[in-house]
Amino acid sequence: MKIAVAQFNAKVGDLAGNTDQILRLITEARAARADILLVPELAIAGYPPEDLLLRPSFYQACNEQLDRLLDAADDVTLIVGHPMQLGEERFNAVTVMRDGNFLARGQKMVLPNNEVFDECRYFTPGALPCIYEQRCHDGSVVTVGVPICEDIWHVEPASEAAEMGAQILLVPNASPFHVGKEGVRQSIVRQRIEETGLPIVYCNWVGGQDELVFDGSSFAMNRAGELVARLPGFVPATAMLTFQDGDIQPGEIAPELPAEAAIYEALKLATRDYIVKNGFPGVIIGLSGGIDSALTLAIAVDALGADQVRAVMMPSRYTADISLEDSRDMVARLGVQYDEIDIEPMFEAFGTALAGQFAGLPPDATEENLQSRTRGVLLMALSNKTGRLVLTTGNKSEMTTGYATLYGDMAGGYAVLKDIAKTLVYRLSAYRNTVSDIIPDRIITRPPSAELRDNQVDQDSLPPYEILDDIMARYVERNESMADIIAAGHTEKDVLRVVKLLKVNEYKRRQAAVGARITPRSFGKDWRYPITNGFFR
Ligand SMILES: Nc1ncnc2c1ncn2[C@@H]1O[C@H](COP(=O)(O)OP(=O)(O)OC[C@H]2O[C@@H]([n+]3cccc(C(=O)O)c3)[C@H](O)[C@@H]2O)[C@@H](O)[C@H]1O
Ligand SMILES: Nc1ncnc2c1ncn2[C@@H]1O[C@H](COP(=O)(O)OP(=O)(O)OP(=O)(O)O)[C@@H](O)[C@H]1O
Ligand SMILES: NC(=O)CC[C@H](N)C(=O)O
Repeated sequence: MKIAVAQFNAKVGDLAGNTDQILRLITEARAARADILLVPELAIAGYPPEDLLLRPSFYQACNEQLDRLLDAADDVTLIVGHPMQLGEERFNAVTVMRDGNFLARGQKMVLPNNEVFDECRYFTPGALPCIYEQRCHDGSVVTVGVPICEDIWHVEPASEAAEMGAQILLVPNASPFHVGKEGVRQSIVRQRIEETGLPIVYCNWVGGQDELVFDGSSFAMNRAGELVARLPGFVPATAMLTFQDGDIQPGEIAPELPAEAAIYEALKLATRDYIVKNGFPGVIIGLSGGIDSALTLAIAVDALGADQVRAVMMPSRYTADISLEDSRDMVARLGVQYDEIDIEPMFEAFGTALAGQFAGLPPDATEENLQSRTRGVLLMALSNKTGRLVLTTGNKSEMTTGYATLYGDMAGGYAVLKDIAKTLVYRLSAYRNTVSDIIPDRIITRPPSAELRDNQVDQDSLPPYEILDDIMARYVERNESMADIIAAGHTEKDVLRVVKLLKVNEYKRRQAAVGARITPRSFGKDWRYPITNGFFR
């Protein structure tokens, strides 16, 4: 039995476009004499369709595409996922079809409702796993089980499929990336193999969908739990696997990327897909001579090409000469369009306009924010005029502590580094320079500064980033309490400060642009804290 496993890049809600892609994959699979084409979870709809799933017309439109596929799947069995409505109930379903016939249908039995998933909001769980008999070109007949994604994270669906006679499990998935996720998936699948003795093929999405990034990295494990095939991460790809003598035969194993390279690829893919799938002609970045905007620029150019990226340096009286020099140096290395717009006249005009109201009051963050907001106004004007989207540059450490100006540097459409702690910003910049030297060294080595007043450095306002980031990771990503974090060796002063800043800045995160998720807990769908909140521990 030959199985074509296709990780492709869909667009949520583009039902006809996604089906066109599946039709192309059917043609390729048929030409390669595959018996089966396996595509990811909810392949017609894309994942996650969110509240589109509450619209009855969405199901009708998915059914229309299912009919197109039914007409096309000759001489190859298509296993395709789609949402399905039966009376008042909705299911996350899979249909098996060939030569104009529906061979089988199944419904996801275990609905994920944690992290970024909320399938219980939409679906009713299915009662039994999908099983069918595959008649192959070589005359063999194989009983195939089709659990759907979360199903294989639990014992029952796979065990029940085995009890019902399945000889192999083919699993459509929509499993978003975070650092370390691939190892988790493989160990879960290995556990199911140990329990059932069945080989498993795991087919995952590739592509960016708002804050989620799907890495692909589809794979197969044999009955011994050995990895026998792996598709590459972050690119669409198809593998042809052979099931023979009761097991999956060894195929190609694409190498896994080291952590920094994988995160960099995830950010590139997420950024590119957000811009391209939403139809923007390019992006605009405020370039400051600091490391966040430098890394954002590097990712944007790698994702979209230099001709789609425009950088704008907007100096003020506090901008150091080296900030201008390094910005000019970096854009020259990359070949992107670059402009300088002096914000001093606008900043002065605001000062004059507010002079009466501010008389007798000392300068404070107000004046800092006015600079940041002036830049935001200019970037948004350029966005309106050119149609290009503004990329924001704030990182996770800043998002944790509210170290950013609302309607200032937070103004923009996509936050590339939103889930990247500052210490990781440095590691990713160093990694990118090992590929080719595009970020000037001084940008990496100078102390970080917002340059919103004289001689300002971030560490005037925040604990050192090594400390801040560790406290953030423990509290945000691992749910540790303040007491746990102090017991782990941090000072009470630092812990109180970071957690207090985190708490009082919830309102800022609610108003922030969406951005790629690469950790087990980002400030996106998986962070739903109250703004008005009396809990502090
Ligand atoms: N609970 C709540 N719900 C809704 N709105 C709330 C609120 N609490 C305050 N606000 C509003 O938010 C305002 C305060 O927020 P905001 O105006 O942003 O100002 P704020 O947070 O006071 O200051 C921004 C800080 O970020 C620093 N910064 C700015 C730009 C770039 C960087 C960098 O290095 O990346 C750092 C800057 O130096 C300054 O220390 C209040 O005046 C109020 O209007
Ligand atoms: N002089 C400037 N010209 C253009 N954009 C700027 C300038 N200063 C700040 N910005 C924009 O505002 C963002 C926040 O910048 P700021 O320098 O205040 O903080 P940062 O966190 O140190 O960022 P970076 O490391 O990029 O400097 C920058 O990343 C950049 O997009
Ligand atoms: N779509 C799903 O069912 C995904 C759930 C699963 N726990 C994962 O992250 O891979």
